[in-house]
Amino acid sequence: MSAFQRRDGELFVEAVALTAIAGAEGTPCYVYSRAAMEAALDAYQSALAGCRHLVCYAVKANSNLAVLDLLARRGAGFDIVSGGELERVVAAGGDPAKVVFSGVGKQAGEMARALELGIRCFNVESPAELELLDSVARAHGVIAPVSLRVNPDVDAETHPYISTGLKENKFGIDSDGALAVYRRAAELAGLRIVGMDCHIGSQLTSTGPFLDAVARMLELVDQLADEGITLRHLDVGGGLGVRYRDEQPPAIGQYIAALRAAVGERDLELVFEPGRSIVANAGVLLTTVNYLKHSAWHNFALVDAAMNDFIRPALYEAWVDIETVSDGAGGETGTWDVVGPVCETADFLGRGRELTLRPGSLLAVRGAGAYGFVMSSNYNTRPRAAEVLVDGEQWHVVRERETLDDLLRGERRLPN
Ligand SMILES: Cc1ncc(COP(=O)(O)O)c(C=O)c1O
Ligand SMILES: N[C@@H](CCCC[NH3+])C(=O)O
Repeated sequence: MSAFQRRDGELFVEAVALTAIAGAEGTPCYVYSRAAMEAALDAYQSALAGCRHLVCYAVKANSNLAVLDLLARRGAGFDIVSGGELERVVAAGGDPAKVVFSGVGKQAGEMARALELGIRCFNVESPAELELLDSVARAHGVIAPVSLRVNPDVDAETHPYISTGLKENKFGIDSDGALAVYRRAAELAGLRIVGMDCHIGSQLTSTGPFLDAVARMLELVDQLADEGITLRHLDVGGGLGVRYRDEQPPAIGQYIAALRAAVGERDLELVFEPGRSIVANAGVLLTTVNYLKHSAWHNFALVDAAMNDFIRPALYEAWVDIETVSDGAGGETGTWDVVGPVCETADFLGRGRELTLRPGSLLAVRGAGAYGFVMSSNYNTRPRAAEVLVDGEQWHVVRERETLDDLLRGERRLPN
């Protein structure tokens, strides 16, 4: 059952009315459901029961400390892409031994800190990175656990900006050259080969591309075994899509079952790096209508959230559902472009939406739990929104709304 339900015409998250949160905290405000996040993680864990596995939540999707904390308490590991994300995991009480470090541009200092904390492995994305990691590890007198991220040249059939597994993408090591890089890794004294990794993109809505990528990885795993290089784990990345509108992605259990079947009886621990499928539909962005405006062509609802708060519609023309929080609050029924106050024509949350609105209407932008707050900015000197986590009948402000003082901190005028 969804954590978001309507009762007597009011939208609730778990047992809390969204109007109560908006009334107390103001808008724009992100609101997340603890139960929804936990249920999604549990779906991964239970579908993986009976095989060695680790679910490493992709921190980039929603990195709030409270979110990381609740997932860590339920056994999640973490996929990180920066030293900053590593410090977040530590601050949230996550176990570094369950952290995998992805990303094409890791820096020596980030590697050193990850080695110091004893992370589980580095997903190395280029031969140059491999050499740097070896030298950093040797300089610190430790051995770095290594997995190579292979690029299998598979079309993820998603938006081109979030497709990562094609040859022309910057990610991973061309699978045709991967064996040579493994051989090189085996020669380097500062490295220990532990696995193979792949992540072909985000918001995938069918299992086919995942299965193609895994097939390519398994070919390489078998070739490595023939050369005496055995791997402990296979990391198939993240990328499972969610339903924002009419997409029909496989359920988490179906997706896992398909991948487990593809891996078969091989003695490999399975690692996953899901982000969106854990948090996207566990969150909404609350926003208030400030003005209604009519032009010859369009009806505009000017709301207090903007592209700086939630950039997915502007950046990917992503469609997210927008609904009024209170039914029957009255207003003008029509087709509205829901737009923010930022000075860009791309500043919209949704276009052509059938809604009944009046100034003051409270709206919920659904599917905002992933790649929402984390991608927000201070463009137009707008403080970033508050974040609230609902837990049953209780709710907690897990990030305060920024103030203008926060925005000006660290800036200074020219000296005389
Ligand atoms: C390396 C890596 N792993 C995992 C993820 C999480 O992807 P998703 O949120 O689509 O599950 C991403 C983002 O696409 C990523 O770049
Ligand atoms: N930011 C993207 C997902 C990117 C995934 C990063 N590897 C989105 O909002 O859909």
